[in-house]
This record gives sequence, C-alpha cells and structure tokens, in this order.
Amino acid sequence: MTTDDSISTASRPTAPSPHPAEGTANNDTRTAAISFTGVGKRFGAKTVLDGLDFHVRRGEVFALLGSNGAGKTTCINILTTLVRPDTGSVRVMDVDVRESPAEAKRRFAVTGQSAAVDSHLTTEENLVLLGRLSGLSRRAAKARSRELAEKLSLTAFMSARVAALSGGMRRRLDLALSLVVPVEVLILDEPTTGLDTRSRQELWNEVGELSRGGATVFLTTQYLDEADALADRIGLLDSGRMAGLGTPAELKARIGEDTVSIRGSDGTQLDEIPTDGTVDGLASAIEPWVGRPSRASVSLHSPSLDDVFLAFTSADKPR
Ligand SMILES: Nc1ncnc2c1ncn2[C@@H]1O[C@H](COP(=O)(O)OP(=O)(O)OP(=O)(O)O)[C@@H](O)[C@H]1O
Repeated sequence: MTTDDSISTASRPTAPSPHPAEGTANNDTRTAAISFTGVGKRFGAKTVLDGLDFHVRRGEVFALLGSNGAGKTTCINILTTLVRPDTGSVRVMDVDVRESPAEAKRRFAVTGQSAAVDSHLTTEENLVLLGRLSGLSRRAAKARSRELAEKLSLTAFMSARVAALSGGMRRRLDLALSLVVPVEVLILDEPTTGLDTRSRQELWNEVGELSRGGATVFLTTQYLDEADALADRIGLLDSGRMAGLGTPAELKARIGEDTVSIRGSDGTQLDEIPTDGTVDGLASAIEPWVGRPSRASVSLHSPSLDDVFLAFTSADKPR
C-alpha cells in the first residue's frame, strides 16, 4: 500500500461546507496579541480588505496565507502603521495602532523593514548600531549582538559586510536586527521567500525557538508547507476576507476525511472510500476488494494543506 499526500483533482472536495470564518474566535481584544476588527481598505475602485476580522492569540505562531494580491502585505502595512485602514481598527497588545502608533510600535518588530541596515557595514556593525540607536550602551549593544549572532548562527559572519552576505544570511540578519530590542510581537512578512530548502528549515527552527520563548509570531507566507510546519493556527485570506481559520488539523478535517483509493493495474480509479484513519476502518474499506482478480492497488489519502487552500480560496475571485 502507498500513502499518497497529494490528491487528484477528481477526488478533491470542491468547497468546504459550511464555509465558516472563525474570525470571532477569541474575540476578546484585551487578551489577543493582534486583533483586526472590521478592517476595510480600498485602493481606488479596488476593495482589498473587506471588513476583515481576526485575532492572533498571545504566544501563538499565526500564519496568514493567501494568493498573490490577496491583501497580506496590506494587512502588515496597516498593522505596522504604514497604511491607514478606511474602516475598522487594529490593536497590538491592546494598543490601537491608529490612535497610538508610537506606543504600538514599541510592542512589535517587523523583519525586513529595518531602516538601519547599511550594506556597507559588517553584520556586527549593523547589530551594534541598531542597539545604540535603540538606547543600549556600547557595551550592552555589543553583548546583545553576540548573543543574537550565536542564537541565529551568524557568529562566523560578524565581520562580513552585509553586501557580501547570501540571501539566507541576510534573512537571518534581518531577524536578528528585529530582535535587538526584545518585543512581545514579531511580524515576519514572507520570511523565507527566495531561500533554499536548508536555509528555510533553519529559519523555521529559529522561529520555533522564539515562539517557545514566549513571543507571539505573526507571519505571512505563500508557502503552505511553511504554514503547516510553523503555525499553531492559519488564517486563509481570500478576496479581502478571512475565508477559513483554524489549526492546520482543523482546517484539513473541515474539508473532508481520509479516503482510500482503489486503482486497477492500469491506474484507473475503481473506487474511493471514505475512512476514519483507523486500522479497522481501513480493513473494512478494502475488504470488498480483497481476493478480486483485478490486481487492484490501494492508497490512502489524507487532506493536505494544498487541498485546504484550494478548497477555501478560489482562483476566479477578483483580487
Ligand atoms: N498602494 C497601493 N496602491 C494601489 N493598489 C495597491 C496598493 N497596495 C496594494 N495594492 C493592491 O492591493 C492588492 C493586494 O496587495 P497586497 O500586496 O496586499 O497582496 P499580497 O497578498 O501581499 O500579495 P503578494 O503575495 O503578491 O505579495 C493588490 O491587487 C495590489 O495591487
């Protein structure tokens, strides 16, 4: 028997039913790390965010997933006070980002948007400079730089000029820079875009460690495997609304159960039988096929996050 992680178009559920957006789960904004409440944003005639409601719990890793143009960066820009929403409100650790932007900014760090990066300086010089600009003494800034370099495997690159760093090292430096001053909420906008598999894995490990240390992590990504590997909960953004929200397991369970596929020797699908994932369930699903002369093969399919994404978002919706 083979285990098939992919799913054929024929057997993929067309849409989750019902299609609940759990944006109101944990709707007490005082206990949320981040809350979007009724957030709307238009650019010209285009509605990018359409009354968006969701909450990120304190201490969790939350991944916002969406297709190109779904509005992920717009969410980050509103959250980080770069863009004003037309309607609704966004709070970070119970601070309204519009009413008190300076106070909100002290609660979060954003990777990749550190204005202080100077590619002519070395890794260490950049880290120390940011520490000094953030009010640390020279000695404290140096100590913090070394501590972060060790944590993010940057020690061997401390004397390298940033311009000479690889993409993976540059991402790590971005992450280190955002951690110079400890914050409660870490915002990562597509943190591993363009990185190779090993660098992505290493960055995921770092994010996991930060999360275990108590930080709330809010990240956007187009990579389903990234969300699956990292996130406690995932929000699926589609046409400016939260089309689905839950743990990876909840979202997968919502679009359907495991199925057993029976195929003939020429690959034709002969039967597809829902199963509950237990050994007994599998045995009873394949029982009618045992001893048949067709030399049928059997494979088990569990819904993947790709299936979830396809079921909750639609390619033909306007973006
Ligand atoms: N300043 C702007 N002016 C006009 N349109 C904009 C502006 N910023 C974003 N948009 C539009 O809003 C939509 C959402 O963009 P956004 O960058 O938030 O999406 P995204 O989910 O981050 O996409 P991607 O994954 O491609 O980065 C897009 O259609 C984009 O063209």
